Amino acid sequence: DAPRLDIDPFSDDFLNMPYPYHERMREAGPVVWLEPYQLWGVARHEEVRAGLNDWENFISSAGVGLANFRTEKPFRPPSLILEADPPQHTRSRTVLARVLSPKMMQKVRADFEKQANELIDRLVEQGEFDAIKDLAKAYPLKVFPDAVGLAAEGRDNLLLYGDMVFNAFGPRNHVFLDAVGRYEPVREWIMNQCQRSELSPDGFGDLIYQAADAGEIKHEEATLLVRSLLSAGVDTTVNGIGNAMYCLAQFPEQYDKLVANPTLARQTFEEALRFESPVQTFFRTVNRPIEFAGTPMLANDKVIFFLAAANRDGRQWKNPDVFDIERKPVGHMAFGSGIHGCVGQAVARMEGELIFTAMTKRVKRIEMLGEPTRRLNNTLRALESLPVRFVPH
Ligand code: HEM
Ligand SMILES: CC(C)Cc1ccc(C(=O)O)cc1
Repeated sequence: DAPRLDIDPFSDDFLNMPYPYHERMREAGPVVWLEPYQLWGVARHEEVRAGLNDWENFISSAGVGLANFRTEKPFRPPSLILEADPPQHTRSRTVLARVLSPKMMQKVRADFEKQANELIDRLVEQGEFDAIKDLAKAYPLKVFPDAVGLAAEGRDNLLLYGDMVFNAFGPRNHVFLDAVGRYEPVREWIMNQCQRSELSPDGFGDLIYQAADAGEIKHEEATLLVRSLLSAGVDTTVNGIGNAMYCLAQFPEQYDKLVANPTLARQTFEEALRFESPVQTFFRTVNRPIEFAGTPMLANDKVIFFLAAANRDGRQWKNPDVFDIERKPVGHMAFGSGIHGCVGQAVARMEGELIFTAMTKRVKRIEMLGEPTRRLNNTLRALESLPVRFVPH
């Protein structure tokens, strides 16, 4: 039945440059069998969307990484939303969807905008800087923990934690082992930050505890849901913004279009999410014997969905390998799809929109001062550094 490929999606070669492998998998068929890890791979847009929308056959409670929680110990207590199925998932999702709703975004938009303008002003002053360290990390690490209600100290720990969380979805390869050494000291710090006493009143974190006060969830569940915010809310947007900067620096004619029409800022961020997806992959576990896209699958089989491959599938997109900010990338898979589709997308989109709007008003051109360096991660497409210069208007 499905074509068998000798592709390791967690090799350094794949993580450094996934696109030729994506093409091979898409061309081989709607479902492929990946020999090195003995799992199903789905790389075409239509089947990625169909699989993610089918939460009853492709479940999350056995883990959304390589590990099957039914047979092996998770590296941390499972998430009550990401690694849960209905009905547990539904209660968690209802609470987080309210806390992260577009309506709630209006309440924090002015703060996010002020921080974006001040950061870009400083970077224009500075002239030359590292777009990852000084921009892509700096902005989310300021605005999101502020909105959650975290103390100001120690926030760099959120980057160490995120790197760990996203590596842990993959195999115990060198990428994971390098990260796990850095993670030990922050594990305790993260859980302390999720305690209600550490969270400022009426921030996103405290609002989750208020849902527990109202009896929607238990108080110990609130603690884990705050952990979800800290797990998913930083390293994702850091790389969303970082990868978008890389796209705009590589294709200056696209940046010129954005300067000519700043209302394209939101769409530019969206196209960058399609073209260079921060979250490249994640998994589901087959719940019962099924046939998917003509392929028989057994209960407990693991399926890896290649979001980034779906986002460059020529069956879905014209000129998929072109970064075009005038494209409306509706239906991209960067935020997933279905009941687990990103519950934080309003936050992510607002951060992207505000940063690139602030930039276009002050910056005439972004010049790359050297080649970027990559941070290998089992799930994230991430840059370590990107030296640039802002040329002001
Ligand atoms: C560019 C930034 C982001 C990207 C690319 C992204 C991507 C994703 C994807 C692909 C999923 C689906 C996971 C699955 O189906 O198993 C997801 C789920 C989730 N995201 Fe995001 N995300 C981003 C930002 C955020 C932010 C800022 C937050 C928090 C404020 C957040 C919180 C979550 C949570 C809690 C889930 C689990 C939802 C569920 O399982 O129902 N994400 N995200
Ligand atoms: C792309 C997703 C896998 C990001 C993510 C990570 C962690 C959590 C959690 O609930 O801890 C939720 C979402």
